[in-house]
Amino acid sequence: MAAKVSYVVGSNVWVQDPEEAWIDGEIVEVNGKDIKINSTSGKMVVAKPSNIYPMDPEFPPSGVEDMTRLAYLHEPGVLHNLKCRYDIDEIYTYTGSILIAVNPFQRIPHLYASDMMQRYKGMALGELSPHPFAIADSAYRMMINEGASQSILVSGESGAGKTESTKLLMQYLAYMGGRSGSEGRSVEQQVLQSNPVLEAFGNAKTVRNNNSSRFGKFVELQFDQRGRISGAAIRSYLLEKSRVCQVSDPERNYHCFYMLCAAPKEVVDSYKLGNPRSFHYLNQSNFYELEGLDETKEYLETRRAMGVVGINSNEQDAIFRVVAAILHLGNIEFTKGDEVDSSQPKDDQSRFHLKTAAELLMCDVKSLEDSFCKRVIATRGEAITKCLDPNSAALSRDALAKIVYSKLFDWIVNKINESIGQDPDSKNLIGVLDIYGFESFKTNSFEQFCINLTNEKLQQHFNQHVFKMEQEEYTKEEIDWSYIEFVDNQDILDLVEKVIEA
Ligand SMILES: Nc1ncnc2c1ncn2[C@@H]1O[C@H](COP(=O)(O)OP(=O)(O)OP(=O)(O)O)[C@@H](O)[C@H]1O
Repeated sequence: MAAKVSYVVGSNVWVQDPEEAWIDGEIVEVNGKDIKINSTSGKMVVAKPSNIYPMDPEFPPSGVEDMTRLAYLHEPGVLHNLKCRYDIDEIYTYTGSILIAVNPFQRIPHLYASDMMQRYKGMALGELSPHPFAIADSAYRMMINEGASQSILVSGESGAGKTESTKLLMQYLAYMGGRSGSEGRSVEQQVLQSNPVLEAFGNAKTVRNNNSSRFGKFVELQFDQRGRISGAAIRSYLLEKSRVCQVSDPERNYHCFYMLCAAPKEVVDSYKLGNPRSFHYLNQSNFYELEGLDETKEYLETRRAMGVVGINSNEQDAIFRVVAAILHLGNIEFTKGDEVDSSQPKDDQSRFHLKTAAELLMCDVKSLEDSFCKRVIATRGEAITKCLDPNSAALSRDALAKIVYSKLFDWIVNKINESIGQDPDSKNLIGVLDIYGFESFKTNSFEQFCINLTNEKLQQHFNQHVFKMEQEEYTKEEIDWSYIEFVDNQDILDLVEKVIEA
């Protein structure tokens, strides 16, 4: 809770530097509303009281595990605590029952040692160091003890580490709810192996993250009377379709395209593929390889994981046939046709890609060409066919590639769900929500707008539960407390949602 402070000469404080960073120092002079601070780096700063925050003189050098124990809960205090812990490889910190994870961008082996799940089993939150396993354990125990379904919300901006945290949560829940000694395709193994499959088709390299999820995911684990996983359902939201045909430096298209181009030679030959640099949907950006990633191995691993989640070999071939077809579609270029404002494939190369795409999609080549170069307008009683110019034909081609890819993704999610199976008699559920993180680029598309709006909605849900409802409860119970300031984004939501409603 925030404590009342007075600014006196000699006390240590945080002050916001004009460059937006927080610096610490000692108050050396108080002149009305101007406070002079000598920072530890030797810089003299004059600031107003509203920009100055008190520092806890008893703050331990390695920080505190739970930030509710901070003498002053303010932005510089929170950031300083997270930094102190991060410096000693402690990337997890609690704020009450909320776990904050700071992305280390490197493996920290001691955090995920083989005995770690065993250690967290049945331990109350806070007894051991903060960890996603503790959060998952707490949700699991609450479900068992109170007989109530639980949900875990994973939130943060793009690249913050949500997907990695989600995987750890699911790993722990699979450990707790798994059947010991079960082999083959158990529900929990299928749930865990759904991750590499969905990442292959729904993740891509972005400016912020080499493995950015370009879809939202809600995993619902179903448990029986005895607390064992009896079924699961994966729901996906809003796959970013535009990426299929449009990639800008230094990003990449979805991983599956690159891994297929690096598949064993007989596979690549059978789909008439080759170097990713020769495909329009991949070569709009100069990024092809990801550091430390062997695409051939990824291809084989993805196929293995597909097998575990119940996608058989024929279905796997069909999936990759569609992926290959999309690459060929992207290489069909159009030129002016014989009639006014009409179009046709540009040359033999384009005709080759058109024919290959038709073969792979198992459709008639002429019908495929017509679907790009012509538009059928249905009027009452008759259908009028209109020719399209080369630009419009290319747009139709891209539209087809996007819709086919998004249907393929939905099909994969459905197939995984069918294969894992639902338990209609399940007693309780634990849901884990992992959505794409907040993004802000120089130019933001409509998809970024939707992603960010979703994040604002989640932030409001968080505000509701963590601040508004808690504080209302304190007021109702007449508990002596001091109000915690927080940025309420309800206005932003009202603005956007009311406009959408209108
Ligand atoms: N706990 C961790 N330990 C080691 N590396 C991590 C950890 N968390 C994240 N990373 C690294 O950071 C990268 C980005 O993390 P992640 O994909 O989980 O971010 P995200 O928040 O899900 O991003 P997006 O919203 O873009 O999908 C990971 O690919 C991994 O390299």
